[in-house]
Amino acid sequence: MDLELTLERVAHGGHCVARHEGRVVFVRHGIPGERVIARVDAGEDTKRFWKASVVKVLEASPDRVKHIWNMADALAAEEHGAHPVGGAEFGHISLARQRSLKAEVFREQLTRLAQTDPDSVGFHEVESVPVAGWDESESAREDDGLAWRSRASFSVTKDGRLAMHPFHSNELVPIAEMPLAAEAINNLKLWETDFRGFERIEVAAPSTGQAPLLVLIPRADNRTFRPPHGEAIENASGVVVVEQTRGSAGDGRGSLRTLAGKPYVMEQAGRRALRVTGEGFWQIHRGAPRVLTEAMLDYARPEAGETVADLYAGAGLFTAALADAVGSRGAVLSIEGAPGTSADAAYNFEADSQVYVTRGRVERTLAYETRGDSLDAIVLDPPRVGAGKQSVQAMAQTNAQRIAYVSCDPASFARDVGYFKNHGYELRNARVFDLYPHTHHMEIVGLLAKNEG
Ligand SMILES: C[S@@+](CC[C@H](N)C(=O)[O-])C[C@H]1O[C@@H](n2cnc3c(N)ncnc32)[C@H](O)[C@@H]1O
Repeated sequence: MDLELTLERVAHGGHCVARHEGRVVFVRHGIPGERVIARVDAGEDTKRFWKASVVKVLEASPDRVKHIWNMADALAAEEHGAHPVGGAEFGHISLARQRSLKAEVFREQLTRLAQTDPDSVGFHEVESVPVAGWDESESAREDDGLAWRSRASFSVTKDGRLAMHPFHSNELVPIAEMPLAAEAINNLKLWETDFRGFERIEVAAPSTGQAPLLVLIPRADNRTFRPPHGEAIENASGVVVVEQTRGSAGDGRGSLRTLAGKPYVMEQAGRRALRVTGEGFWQIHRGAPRVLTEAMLDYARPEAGETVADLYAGAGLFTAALADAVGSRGAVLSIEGAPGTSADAAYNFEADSQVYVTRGRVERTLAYETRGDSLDAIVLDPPRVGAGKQSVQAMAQTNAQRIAYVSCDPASFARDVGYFKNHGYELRNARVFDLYPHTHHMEIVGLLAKNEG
């Protein structure tokens, strides 16, 4: 069903809110203020709200621009009777407006879910981040929102072609470029390789300039794949296959079989190089490690000799900076849940006597490891779902004076700020970074501190 709609404000998730006969319709691929024809996904009468996608623009916003990627352009796809691929759903909006829309979403979530005034925490705007590694000598590319992804994930069609999914769809669309991915990823020309027998291909292009690592996830119904070959395979620094042992493939519990080269990449964290194996987590935007570490240090203010914790620590990006700041007289408790990534963290800090790396879920492990002792500061960087009530309670029980909260979701961040409030903490400062240009996502760094008195 196609509807003629006027798009109102932007909502969490990047959709614009519109109304049709009293029902709310969440519309993607639009811009607030536009008049559009939108196609409703399902449109059942029983649903309180519908979801729809713009197929024609009747009155365009002055912020509408030519989409950065034809394959992800909803209007171009409609002309060809196809569906746009996901992953660049803001690509039709000028970068400045993308950032102001993200700022609106952050403001709304913080006000509604945390009863906190964004102005009172010094929030003004969503900040752009240069696409560059840690090295001062590397000049950043122009601010066009492209080539920032140091990590990319692709699906594979039954006949072995590199592909992506349209938004919320099982369909697969073969692709031959990914403009948001770093040049090193596009230069591999993965679309020329026959990946028959595989379900997913993950690529990691490390900031150290080393060639990318390929992580191949076989199809569940095909354990007898033939190793792929060709230029992309030869040019990768390593090729590994995730062999499922338990759980689902790719949840960090599968074992890795190395087909070529090394099963890990080395990533830069300040003066250190950290090992990240297979699908292990690393910040996606090329400029993220540096900008987030600096913002985190500014809020957590770790001092020599202090005892601090890095929660949801990954391979140890923030653990590295904290270890250097507290020095050999201090202590860093580094907690990470995924077995492979935690093993990387253990390896990365083997020589740092002040760092204690432990594997476990923060919800239980933090209370167990601190056993009622206090901490000076905490850094947390949970996945999109946020920390949740139990982890916030465990953090509050450490009596930490300063908590630097790094988050990739404004809703779970604001919800957790509410939980922290119940334990006497207040959000003092917040910055929001545009670490995912041309998508609706954003990255937040907040400072929570104990209320005095
Ligand atoms: C957003 S990443 C942050 C990693 C790290 N701070 C960095 O910047 O590289 C979140 C990490 O939390 C881990 N994780 C997810 N849920 C967890 C939990 N309940 N307890 C501990 N770690 C968890 C994931 O495996 C992932 O490595």
